[in-house]
Amino acid sequence: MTLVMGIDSSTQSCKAVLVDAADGTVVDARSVPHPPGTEVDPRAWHAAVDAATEGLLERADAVAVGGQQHGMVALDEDGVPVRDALLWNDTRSAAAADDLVAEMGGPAACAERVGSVLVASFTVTKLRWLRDAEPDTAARVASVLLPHDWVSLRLSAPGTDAFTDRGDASGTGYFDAATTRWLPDLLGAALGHDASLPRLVAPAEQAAATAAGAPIGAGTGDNMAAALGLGLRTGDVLVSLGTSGVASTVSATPVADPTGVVTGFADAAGGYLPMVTTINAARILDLQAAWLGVDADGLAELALSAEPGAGGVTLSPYYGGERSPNRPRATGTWSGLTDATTRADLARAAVEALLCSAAEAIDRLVAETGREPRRVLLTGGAARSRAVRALAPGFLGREVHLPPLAEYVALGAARQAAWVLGGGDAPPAWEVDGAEVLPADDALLARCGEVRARYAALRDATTAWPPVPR
Ligand SMILES: Nc1ncnc2c1ncn2[C@@H]1O[C@H](COP(=O)(O)OP(=O)(O)O)[C@@H](O)[C@H]1O
Ligand SMILES: O=C(CO)[C@@H](O)[C@H](O)COP(=O)(O)O
Repeated sequence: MTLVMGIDSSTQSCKAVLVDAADGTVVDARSVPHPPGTEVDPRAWHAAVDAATEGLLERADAVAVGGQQHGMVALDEDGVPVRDALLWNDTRSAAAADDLVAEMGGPAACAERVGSVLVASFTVTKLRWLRDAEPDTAARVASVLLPHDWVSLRLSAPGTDAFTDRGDASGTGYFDAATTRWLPDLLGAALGHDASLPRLVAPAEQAAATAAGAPIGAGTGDNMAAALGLGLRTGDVLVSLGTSGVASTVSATPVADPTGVVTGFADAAGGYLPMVTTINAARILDLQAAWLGVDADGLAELALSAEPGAGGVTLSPYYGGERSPNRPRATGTWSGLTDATTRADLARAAVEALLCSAAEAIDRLVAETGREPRRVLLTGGAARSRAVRALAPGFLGREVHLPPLAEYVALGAARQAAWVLGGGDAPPAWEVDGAEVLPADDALLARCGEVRARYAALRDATTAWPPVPR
């Protein structure tokens, strides 16, 4: 049996899967946690990938890595990190993002140039922040990698030069997503001097080899890998509720949304991945469970025991600041609390807030692409919640497909590795069978409409969305 390995080096953990290259059947899997926080020593990701792949890597005939997008891994001339990496959900570079967008001629010009309007998540804004806040450290930066590039190097034979792919590169802010070319002048303008960039590797190209000689693929961003892992087709909308909340769809053509709500990423297969991302998703439920002193199942049980609408309690869940809408300094806001509010209402309001946020992400994606979804698929850690599953069709306003529980980012990376081995114009046809279909429910939908209106009113009371362009 030919075996391929896929890695998901995501925000909260590193997951490795070893699969049959013929059909994607998982033969072994492992997960190792990452340190918490939005600023992390990237060497911790090396330790995690070492632990996740120990005893598995040597069984793989090819490997590829999917990783959390955007993170700034800045290295000195010896390839040593100059400081901790700043992650996609670190909002300290919000003012730098505004400055860079202005320097590029405004949001529309920025979207035309790189495919997206820069917000604090983008790597380039973190470089500008570094230049201004830590100039001595910035002066030592000789090269800049993304998290997946850095993890790929760990698996590569010593002496390998850094490499990346079009999908992850399109989240840097110094890459033209439409034409898939680096824009080193934008990096230099942000950092204050030039720095070297990883070699761009094509979707099915071998980028490097492990010390044992197994081919390594280009890897990609975690959302691009998820699209590969699920075999997303035109018209599918993937809603992923992991650390981030994401609504994404594959597209043959690039987008350039001047409002900045939809980011116009490239994908890992030669196309594009328009996407709306929120900073706050699964952790809304983690925090709520911790406050209520229950585990994830306990929170779901409590939420399902409350009346729809949570007794009038509404949560605007921007605990970590927010990016969609772009409100990096926002905080969480509760409204409607009374002396009749119960623990169950609080649990329910947290689940409803997560799903309202996901529903708004779908709406914005549909408005920008002009395409009503053919299927909505739901994945990510929080999709394991019974409450999220039960309420999703009502809030998302459609039937919802739940693919079997699996690590689709790691599987997508494995599929890329199998593509490198097998060659050809398209990745191997692995089927994702057995999705559960949750039917749309008109009664639930009507009640969710009221909750969504309350959620939007609370959001607008503190943070207005940019208008949908017409
Ligand atoms: N049954 C569950 N109910 C709610 N949240 C869950 C459940 N299982 C896992 N999660 C949450 O999902 C998140 C991890 O999801 P994952 O998609 O792996 O994130 P990431 O890829 O961003 O690291 C964690 O915040 C975790 O607490
Ligand atoms: O910033 C984005 C997308 O633009 C995030 O989706 C990150 O890619 C992190 O992903 P998860 O760890 O939540 O999967």
